Parts: sequence; structure tokens; C-alpha cells
Amino acid sequence: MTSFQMSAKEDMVEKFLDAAARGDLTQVSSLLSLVPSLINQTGYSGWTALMLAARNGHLHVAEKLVSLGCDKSSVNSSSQTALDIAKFWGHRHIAGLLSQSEGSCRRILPGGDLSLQENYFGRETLDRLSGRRTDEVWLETKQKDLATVYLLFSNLSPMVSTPQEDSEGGDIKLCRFRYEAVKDLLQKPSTVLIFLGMEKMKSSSSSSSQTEEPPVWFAISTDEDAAELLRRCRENTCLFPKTPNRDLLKLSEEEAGVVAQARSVLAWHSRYSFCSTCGSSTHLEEAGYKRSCLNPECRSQRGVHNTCYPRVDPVVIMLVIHPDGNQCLLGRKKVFPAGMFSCLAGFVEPGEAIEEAVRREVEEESGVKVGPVQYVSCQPWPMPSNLMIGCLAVAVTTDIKVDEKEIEEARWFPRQQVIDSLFRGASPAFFVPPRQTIAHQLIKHWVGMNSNL
Ligand SMILES: NC(=O)c1ccc[n+]([C@@H]2O[C@H](COP(=O)([O-])OP(=O)(O)OC[C@H]3O[C@@H](n4cnc5c(N)ncnc54)[C@H](O)[C@@H]3O)[C@@H](O)[C@H]2O)c1
Ligand SMILES: [Mg+2]
Ligand SMILES: [Mg+2]
Ligand SMILES: [Mg+2]
Ligand SMILES: [Zn+2]
Repeated sequence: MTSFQMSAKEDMVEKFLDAAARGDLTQVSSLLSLVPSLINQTGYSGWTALMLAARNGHLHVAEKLVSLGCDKSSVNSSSQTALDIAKFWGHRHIAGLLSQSEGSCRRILPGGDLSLQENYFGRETLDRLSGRRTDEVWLETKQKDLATVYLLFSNLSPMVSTPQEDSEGGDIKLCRFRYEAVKDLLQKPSTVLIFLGMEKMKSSSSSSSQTEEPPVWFAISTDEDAAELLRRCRENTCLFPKTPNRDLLKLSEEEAGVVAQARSVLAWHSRYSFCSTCGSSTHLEEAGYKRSCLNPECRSQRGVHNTCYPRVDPVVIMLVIHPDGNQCLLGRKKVFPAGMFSCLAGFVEPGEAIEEAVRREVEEESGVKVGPVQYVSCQPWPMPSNLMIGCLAVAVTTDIKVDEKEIEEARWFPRQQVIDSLFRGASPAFFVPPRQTIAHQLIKHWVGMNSNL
């Protein structure tokens, strides 16, 4: 593109974003019919036309953009989606429009105006097809299919390609392999192979192309040397991330969902090699979703035993609201980076309800007593296999006495300080975990819930 063409394009984007911000539906529509690709363009601080319409309460512009298929999930440089912005500025009609993806079904549920929130690691890109896990003939055919995608894991980290040094952005991508490139690994007895599922059909694809089944995905975990494995990749920007709980947050939402599934199942295989009932060796079944004991006398062979299936550990994570409604309780562990505060969290114990786990963990960790508890959303957290159950809770006492074994400090933070910290206002007093964590999303949910409404 010449510099003249570039500046003409920039002018066009600016004109389009300005029209959306002013609520000029006629101009927004005519510019889009001329240049459809304007729809997801961003301007200052990553704001899209939809965000600007949401900021200023222009419902008709927002409706037009949504009807033309704009990206509702993109975030600006403060990690806000258009829905966050609409909620923050109190434009309920636009918030309603943007959270309506499930249409009329939502209204059947009481409290259906609560928008369903999708968290990082929670996107289901693949259809798990659990019914196929016992169909060995089908699985074997799919393993050899030329379109099948294999992900390679070493030490519970997936092989990823990192961005070239000269490219912008810090995203990493999964390395995808074909059958020919991994068939030697499939022969090795130590290899663990997990069937992940089939790519979901795109609703927009034409009916003629739907005769062919979409590709299926498998994950392979191998004990082959990591450096050897990396040689299988043509690009030299590939690696196995060393600090998963930081590095895996750089994947796209789609790939993060697949990794959450694969990593949790692989972590279970790596930790449960022997039967927990009798100590005998076990073998893998059901395309990686079951481990059965090899001892025919073992009690786990009779009936259904939960020890044979992958684990999920429920954890409650809660934003505790002060009885005055205008402060929230956040704490920090010693291992957190300096200045970071987050929601309190803790494992649910056997025989315990979610609400009781919230009350117990908050009291143990901060000394604060909690009354009402409300579920907000959840997040699979594959480190190794937690299910984070996100709640809001209202405190009935306010004195803080931390459990020093776990928590270094806990404090009540006023709403304005939390807003400054979330949206990177001038010199924030503290910072919260990144947007990929449910802790961040719960804090944002509370701020958005009652700001200007
Ligand atoms: N995604 C997020 O936003 C987010 C935020 C905070 C915490 N987390 C995750 O939540 C998890 C739990 O939080 P916590 O550490 O505050 O819990 P916690 O307060 O219950 O304390 C952890 C302790 O609980 C015990 N424990 C009980 N059941 C356990 C189990 N099944 N697995 C491991 N330990 C168990 C161990 O002694 C452990 O040291 C952490 O693993 C952390 O990774 C995620
Ligand atoms: Mg805890
Ligand atoms: Mg605890
Ligand atoms: Mg605990
Ligand atoms: Zn056994």
C-alpha cells in the first residue's frame, strides 16, 4: 500500500468510528456498504465501532453492527468488551442486546437478565463426541485421516510457535501435526493418546460442503526428548512453554479451550499410573478418558468406580462485597507479584455445598463472615484440573484477620480504586490478575453491575 492509500484508509476508519460514536446510523450503514471490512476496525486504544456505540448508548448503531456480524468479543486496551462498556455506562438496552446470544431460551430461566459470561479456557471449539470414545474402528480410521490434527505435549506443555521477533503482538499458536509426522510416536508403548473431538461445523458454511465431516483432533503425550520433538517442526520459533500458568494465557480463546481439556486429562494420566484401590498397573481405555486396573481381582473392576475417570477439583473463588455495597475484599499471597491483589479462593471439601465452601474459605482466610452467596460463572483452570466456581458474596462482618499461612494481606478496596486499577487509571494503588483469570472477570462483573445503573 502506498502512503497515500494508507492515509485514505485511516481517514475512512476515523470517519466510520466517529459516525458510530455520534450514533449516525445513516453514515455507519453507507460506509459499511462501501467497505464491509471497516466493521471490526479499531481506533484509539483499540476501540471498535461497537464499543463506541455501546459507550454512548446508540442502540440502533449497535443493532446494525451486530446484525452484520461484527466481532462482539474483541477487547480494547483496557481489556473491556463492548458488553462491559455498555454495562459500565448503564446502557441496559445495549447490554441486553449484546448478551442475547442464546435468544429467547434465556428468558425461561429466572434472573435471565444476568448475562452468561464465557471465561478464558472455557470455549468449546471441539465437539467432544463422547459416544465415539469406545468405537475403536472409527477412532483408528480417524487417526490415519489426512485432515486429522495432532497436538504434541511434553511434560504437560503443548508445542507452540511463538511470534517472529519482528511481528507485533505476543500471541502464541499451537503447532498442529498430521498423521505422517507423528505415526512413529503412536507406535510407542509409552505414548498417551487422547481423542479430543471433532471441529464444530461453522453455521455459516454452505450445506453442500457439509457432506464431509470436519477434522478431528488428538493430543499426544510422549516421553521423547523435547529437543528431538521440536525438530519435527519446520519453523524454528517452536517451543514447549516452561511456565504454563503464565504462558498458556497467550493462546487464542479457541486454542486455550482445547488445551484446557487436553492438559487436564494428560495431567491425570501422568499422576495416576497405578490403581488407587489395589496398587496394580492400569491401562488406558475409551480414547484416553478411562484407566482400568489390570488386576482381575480388583474391587474397581466391579461396578462403576470414580477412580477410573479423570479428576476435576472444584474450587470456589469469590468476590466478597462490603455490607455498604461500595467496597470489596481482596487478598494477596506471598507468591503474588508485588502490588497484586485478587479474589479469595479455596478447594471445595467433600460433602460441602458451594455456598458453605465460600463462607468457610472466606472466614478461614480473612476472618470475615459472609451471608448471601450468588453464583456468577465458572472457569476450567487446567493447572492441573480445577474448576473455578465464581461467586459474589456479601459480608456480614468487616473486621479482617488473615490466616498468615496462606494470605499475606487482605483489605477492603473502595470501588473507585478498583475501577482505576481495572481500567489502568492514573497510578493505581494496586493491580488485579490478568483478564484471562476468572478473578479479574468477577471483579469487573461487580464494578459493571452497579456503576452507573
Ligand atoms: N483462575 C483464577 O482466577 C484463580 C484465582 C485464584 C486461585 N486459582 C486456583 O485455585 C486453586 C485453589 O486456591 P487456593 O490455593 O487458594 O486454595 P485453598 O485456599 O483451599 O488452599 C490451598 C491448600 O488446600 C489444600 N487442598 C485441599 N484440597 C486440595 C486439592 N484438591 N488440590 C490441592 N490442594 C488441596 C492444600 O493443602 C493446599 O495447599 C489454586 O490452585 C489456584 O491455581 C485460580
Ligand atoms: Mg485460598
Ligand atoms: Mg484456604
Ligand atoms: Mg482450603
Ligand atoms: Zn486395582
